[in-house]
Amino acid sequence: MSSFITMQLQQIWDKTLDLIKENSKVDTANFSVWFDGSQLFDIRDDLAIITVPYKVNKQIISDLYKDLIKEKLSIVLEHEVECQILLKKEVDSEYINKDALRRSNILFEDKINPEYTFDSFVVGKNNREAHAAALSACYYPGKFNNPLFIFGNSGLGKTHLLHAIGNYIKENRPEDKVLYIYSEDFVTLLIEAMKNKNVEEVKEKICSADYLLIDDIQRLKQSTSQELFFNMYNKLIRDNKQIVITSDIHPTELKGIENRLISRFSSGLSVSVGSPEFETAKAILQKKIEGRNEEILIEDEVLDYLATRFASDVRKLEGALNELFFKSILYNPDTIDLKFAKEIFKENPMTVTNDELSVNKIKKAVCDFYGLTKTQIESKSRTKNIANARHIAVYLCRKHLDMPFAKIGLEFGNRDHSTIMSSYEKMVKLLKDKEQFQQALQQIEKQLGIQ
Ligand SMILES: Nc1ncnc2c1ncn2[C@@H]1O[C@H](COP(=O)(O)OP(=O)(O)OP(=O)(O)O)[C@@H](O)[C@H]1O
Repeated sequence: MSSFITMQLQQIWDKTLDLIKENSKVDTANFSVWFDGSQLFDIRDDLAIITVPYKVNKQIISDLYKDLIKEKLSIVLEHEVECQILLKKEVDSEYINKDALRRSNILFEDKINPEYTFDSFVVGKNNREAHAAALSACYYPGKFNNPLFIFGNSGLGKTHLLHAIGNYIKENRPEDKVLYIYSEDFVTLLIEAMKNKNVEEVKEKICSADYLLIDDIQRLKQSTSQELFFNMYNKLIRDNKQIVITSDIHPTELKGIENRLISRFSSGLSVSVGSPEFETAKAILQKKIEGRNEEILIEDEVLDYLATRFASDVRKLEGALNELFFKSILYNPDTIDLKFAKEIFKENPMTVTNDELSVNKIKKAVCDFYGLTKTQIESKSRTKNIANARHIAVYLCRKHLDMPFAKIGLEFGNRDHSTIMSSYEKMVKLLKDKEQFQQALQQIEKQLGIQ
């Protein structure tokens, strides 16, 4: 950006800040805290980009002052503009990576989030395999594990890993073309291409990618898109280009996706991500705090509290941390201690989903019936009594909660989906052949209030 333009932007921003300060609703002490170091970075297509130094400024300005900025900036510019508040490092990284971006960007708009890297990803028991497989896709593209299929429940880091691959390639092999695309955007893109009669051109662009990173493939429902995707997929694999796909379920359980695609997805490597156990959840919190670069003290037992309470979904874990920081800015305690945290979350129900609640109920009813503990039915034990109890619990989860096998697997000691599928099939057979299991099932269902 030329210095002339920078100067103009500075003048526009100074005028805007003066107008904001004149607003009677703005408290001058707060004003300098939140606006110090802010800049009008750029104005593109009626979108003003304002940069701030810290996450906390970004959050407060976005929540409390964005409309006011928009109003005053529009007055200064004498035309209506929208505005976006970004961290300085967010735009810097965009500009630093400009060259690499230009190359990979030839395809489509770059949507790789610079914050989702391998460095910012915490590895634990729940995601070790997926992390290793993602790295291997970076080191040996198209050689092994093609496609790499990462599956697991929502909010557990699949997208993060996909972006981490993209960021790794952009940094280490900027000459490689990376295409990250969300499945629904892919469908829209192809529909647009059909309308504009440039399908061939779009196909050619996609097929020129060295890495195709497709997020949430379960959303690729549209059949014409599947046909086109099938052709491109085959070409990319033939050319040894790396494909990485994420989904909320194992490929064999995808619904509404053609069998020939499913069978191709299963031909590479499928790895799951599960919920983090306590230590990993705590390490994730620590990593997120590090990334915030703020000086608010948070006591260790608060992290224990959050890690115990919100670990089933990392997105919720992160949301809880953000809420805590946000409230601490509003209420200004000396440190964030357990009392403060409990007060903040007292209105929130425990973040166990209905599914988990029901899974827990099923586990409890089965354990009560067989006189076992929850740890025993989740264990790897093959003792007949324990294995039968596990089969029946798996069967009930499938029958009454309609849960995918992979998801049930995560609830029963992180077993893979094929083990759970055979457990389910075993129970179906036992129920057909043996009366004792029919009776056990009836009683457990009665206990659960299912008639
Ligand atoms: N192991 C981890 N280390 C650090 N951050 C993590 C980890 N796992 C998840 N996260 C964070 O949790 C949030 C949700 O993760 P992400 O978007 O990757 O989930 P997802 O599995 O793709 O969910 P969905 O299926 O809903 O798209 C992100 O902010 C991500 O950075």
